[in-house]
Amino acid sequence: MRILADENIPLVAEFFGDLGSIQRVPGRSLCTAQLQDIDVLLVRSVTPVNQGLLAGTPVRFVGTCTIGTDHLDLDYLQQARIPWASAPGCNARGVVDYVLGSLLTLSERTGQTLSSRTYGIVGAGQVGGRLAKVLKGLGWPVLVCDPIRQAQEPEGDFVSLEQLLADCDVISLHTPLTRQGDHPTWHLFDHACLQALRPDTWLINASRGAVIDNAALCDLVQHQRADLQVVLDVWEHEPQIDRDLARYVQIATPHIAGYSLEGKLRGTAQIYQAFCTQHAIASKVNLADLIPAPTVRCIDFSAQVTPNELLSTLCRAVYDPRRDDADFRRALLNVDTCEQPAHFDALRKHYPIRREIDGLHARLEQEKPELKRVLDALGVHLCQTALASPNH
Ligand SMILES: NC(=O)c1ccc[n+]([C@@H]2O[C@H](COP(=O)([O-])OP(=O)(O)OC[C@H]3O[C@@H](n4cnc5c(N)ncnc54)[C@H](O)[C@@H]3O)[C@@H](O)[C@H]2O)c1
Ligand SMILES: O=C(O)[C@H](O)[C@H](O)COP(=O)(O)O
Repeated sequence: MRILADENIPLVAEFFGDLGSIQRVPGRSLCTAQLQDIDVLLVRSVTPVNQGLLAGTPVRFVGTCTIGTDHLDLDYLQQARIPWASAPGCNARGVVDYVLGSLLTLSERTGQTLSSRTYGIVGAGQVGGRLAKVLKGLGWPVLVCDPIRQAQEPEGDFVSLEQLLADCDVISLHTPLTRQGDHPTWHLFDHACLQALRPDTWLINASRGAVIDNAALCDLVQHQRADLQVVLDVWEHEPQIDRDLARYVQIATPHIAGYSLEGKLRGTAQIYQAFCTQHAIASKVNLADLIPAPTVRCIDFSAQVTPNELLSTLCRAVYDPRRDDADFRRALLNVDTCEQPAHFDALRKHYPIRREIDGLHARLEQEKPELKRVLDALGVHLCQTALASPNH
């Protein structure tokens, strides 16, 4: 079996090495000529997989080590009877950590307390669903808009987009990018929708760039709505970015929200499992044997710690978007437009190792219900023994 894989997919040799020969190539420039003798194609989100790429090639399995599938022409794959797989949920926790880190940053910069805001989540799947659970666990008001799930679960607690826009002052987008169907998301946040945002809204997009009309957003934040605080991890025409928009955005990052180490490795593992299932092969490689032991720290907290301080310390210990924002601005805002795509991709290729919050442990000098609530909401383990109080 001949396997061609994007060079940025980790652990390909470890998972697929026994199944065939492996070639690694840059995913962005992958072309038909490279697929002439390839059976299995493994990609990330930067490779459009469609008839133009695959027609006339022997490819008979496509795996994308990502959650998103908008780069795959699924109709074509079905019509050409080419089995495919994606990696649902693989990096969802990383995106939740990204949103939490961004919220803390905006709170610090604006002086707005997080508990005083109402949160709106658009798209309640693997990412949005987990985010909603964390935010509700922290005791904060959360509204969820997901018309597709709403139709499937009429008893569920969902609101319309109009209500979400009217009631929420933090909005986080977690839909796939779709252009067809009853609820397409391409430019879901268009000029009219953006105009309807409440004063001082925080708008976060870590889904796909084109879910927001970037030109409309740029126009709005430059000319009318300086009150908005915007966090963008994804850009409508990435790897080309709109520099004017980036300058008005409070946190700008190069599509790395889901780039936790665990998220990337899970992506490969899930595609390997899907491939084995599809080919009736017993899977022999386990992610648990390959994933590095977490560099997890146990953080000690004094009896005086407040829930907000606990939350802030734990979230910052996992992920601080200010570093990625600074790297983004340094690398992208002062270079020639034609050089931007290469710099954008380089930031992603050389992304530093980031571990997920699941690995964090906390030790409290004194167990209090309001502190336990924060730990439970974040999924941080409390070390079994509370610290001995210095007075005992
Ligand atoms: N920035 C990153 O690094 C990163 C990482 C992971 C995923 N993503 C993106 O985030 C998206 C969501 O990820 P997920 O794992 O939660 O996907 P998911 O498929 O589990 O959930 C998506 C949810 O969006 C809902 N939805 C679809 N159309 C909608 C609409 N018009 N309005 C409201 N809700 C709608 C669906 O019903 C579903 O519940 C992915 O498709 C991917 O494009 C980005
Ligand atoms: O959909 C996803 O899983 C993410 O957007 C993905 O992690 C993006 O990273 P890429 O595939 O572009 O490396």
